[in-house]
Amino acid sequence: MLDEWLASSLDADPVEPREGRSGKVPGGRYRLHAPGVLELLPDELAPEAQACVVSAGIHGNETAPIELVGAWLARLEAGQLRLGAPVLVILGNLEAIRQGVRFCTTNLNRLFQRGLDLEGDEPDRARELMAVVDAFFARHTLPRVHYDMHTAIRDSRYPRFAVEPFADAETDPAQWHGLAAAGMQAALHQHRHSWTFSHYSKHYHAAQAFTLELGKVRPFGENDLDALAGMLTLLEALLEGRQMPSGNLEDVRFFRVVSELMRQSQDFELCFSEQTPNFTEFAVGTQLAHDGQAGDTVVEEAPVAVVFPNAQVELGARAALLVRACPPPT
Ligand SMILES: O=C(O)CCC(=O)N[C@@H](CCC(=O)O)C(=O)O
Ligand SMILES: [Zn+2]
Repeated sequence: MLDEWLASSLDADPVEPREGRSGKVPGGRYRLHAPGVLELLPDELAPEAQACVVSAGIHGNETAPIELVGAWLARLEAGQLRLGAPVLVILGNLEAIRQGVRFCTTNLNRLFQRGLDLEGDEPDRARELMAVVDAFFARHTLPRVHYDMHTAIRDSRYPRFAVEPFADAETDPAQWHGLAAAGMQAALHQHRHSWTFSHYSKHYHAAQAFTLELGKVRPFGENDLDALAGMLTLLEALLEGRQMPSGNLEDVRFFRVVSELMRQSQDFELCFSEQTPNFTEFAVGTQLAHDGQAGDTVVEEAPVAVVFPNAQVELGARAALLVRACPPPT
């Protein structure tokens, strides 16, 4: 049934699985709340149970996390896992997934802000997802966690990395160890509010929340799920309500965002190759961008590395993060 949920949610000619439908899974039951929104409810809470939100497909062409969710749910359905914690599984931008594009009209992952008053399919979906997350965290008074899984457009010096949203809530050190065990090779601390989905859960619900980049954007069927075995193990522990695995922080390089390069005008270009991998470092004095309105961006004071460079973003949106290495959290 869970397999069918994933497939029918993404069907090109969608007959959305009926909301309110429910059924049994090993250790509990499932309930469909909205298209692409499935809740798993355990019969009994395991000792280390947390209220877990796991989302994929917030960008429609980022398929590896969707395949990972499929593998994870298949293991539950086959009885290889037993549900021990409440889990909300979300497939984000269903129409963009069907079309194989990052987004249809506007970037869903910039819309997770209460009071959002934009109109359109992606703003509607953001409001729907904010509401289901609010209701889920209200139903389960447990420690909260949200992993929003993505893949990156570019190659990366660190193909798997975590983005820690900026918010008042402190990140539990156990999370860094868990993410290290899951195979994250780098972690990035955001420096300001970003209105992404993971930021929503951290800012409004004090959840342990991260955007996880799990390799590079590829079409369905072309992803290397073996590289995500550690991530699957972490998701399995969460679903069973077990303690998270614990890895070594020496295996993770930490960075902090120092500034964002914003696209201010049509006349905007990045001054380095489109093929430049994430975390490539640029020396002081290097020109990084030209913008007809904001002028030139040149590296000052100390070298910076570039993450998520994308000159094609909407006007007023982030065209790259500029980051510097920092010590691991203590
Ligand atoms: O590779 C890229 O340029 C984008 C990959 C991606 O979708 N990243 C997320 C990061 C969200 C965050 O900053 O937490 C995004 O841009 O939405
Ligand atoms: Zn993404």
